[in-house]
Amino acid sequence: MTNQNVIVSDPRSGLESSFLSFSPAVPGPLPPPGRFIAVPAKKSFKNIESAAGDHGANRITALLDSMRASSPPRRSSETENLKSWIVHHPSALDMFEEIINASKGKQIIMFLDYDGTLSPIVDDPDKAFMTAEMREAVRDTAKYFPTAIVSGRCRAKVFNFVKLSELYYAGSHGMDIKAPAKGRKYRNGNNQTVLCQPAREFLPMIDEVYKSLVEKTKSIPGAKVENNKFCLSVHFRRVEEKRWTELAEQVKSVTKEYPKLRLTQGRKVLEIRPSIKWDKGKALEFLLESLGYANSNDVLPIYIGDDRTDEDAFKVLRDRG
Ligand SMILES: O=P(O)(O)OC[C@H]1O[C@H](O[C@H]2O[C@H](CO)[C@@H](O)[C@H](O)[C@H]2O)[C@H](O)[C@@H](O)[C@@H]1O
Repeated sequence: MTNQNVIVSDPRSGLESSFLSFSPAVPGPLPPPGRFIAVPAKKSFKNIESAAGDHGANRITALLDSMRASSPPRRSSETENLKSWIVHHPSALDMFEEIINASKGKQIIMFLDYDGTLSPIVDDPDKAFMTAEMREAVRDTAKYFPTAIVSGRCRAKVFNFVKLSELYYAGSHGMDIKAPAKGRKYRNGNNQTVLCQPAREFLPMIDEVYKSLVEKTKSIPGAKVENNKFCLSVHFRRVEEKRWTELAEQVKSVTKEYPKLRLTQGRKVLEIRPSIKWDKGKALEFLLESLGYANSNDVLPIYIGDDRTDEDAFKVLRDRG
């Protein structure tokens, strides 16, 4: 496939691992590394969410701290923390029976993040391919349950990776939602395919900021700006750490001109998006409503994701009980 690095899960950071939000986690035997049930309760990752216009030195420092926090060094003294983390976040695979029991009489709806969940985390965002085996698993899932991919990437790009027309796609962190092109089974009443684009008015602004960021950051080796249509990603995975301050300053120097945009952070990526109240959690709520399950108890939504942005969806599920 590719010969680039595949980044291995590290549950301690909360950023290089995958979580399955399902139900209150019951401490069980230590699971093998992989995906975990996350109880999206008290401890939430610190989110660098600010008006993009706040350009002070404190903000740059906070931003840098957060960039560093997305890649904590491995220390053997952390082994105990890791064990205790795993006890409180047991593997979903160890609770399969509980999941089956909880789903009895309910319509399961699957929500899947893409990067780090369906595909491995790799150095080059353009090469984050999913395996044929994973594609088959998703295809099988969609045969039985309405299934949505909820990604920070633009919808077209994530579709090109997944290539399954029977799914819902919510690209740009949920700001671009489309129903399955194939079949009418799960479409909404109006039979529309593009269901929701709450940030349309921001398109010209996002394009402008994209061009400025490409120009500004071109002097930093490894920096990559990705246009995700309704939002932007500035990748620093391949940037030397000693140049992160410079990169953060460059990003801030552009975004300070756009108070209607905000800055968030994912795995070795700064994300610029419209300051509207819309995120992966809102997308999940929108899709449940479109499918006729807004306030229903007859539904079991399952969301699998690995990143800070997925926590918005975990919170919605927690709040639904
Ligand atoms: O919501 P997601 O589907 O998880 O998308 C979040 C971001 O994923 C991609 O970046 C991440 O994956 C890359 C490929 O493995 C990796 O190189 C990068 O460091 C990660 O942050 C994507 O490129 C971004 O645009 C998405 O926002």
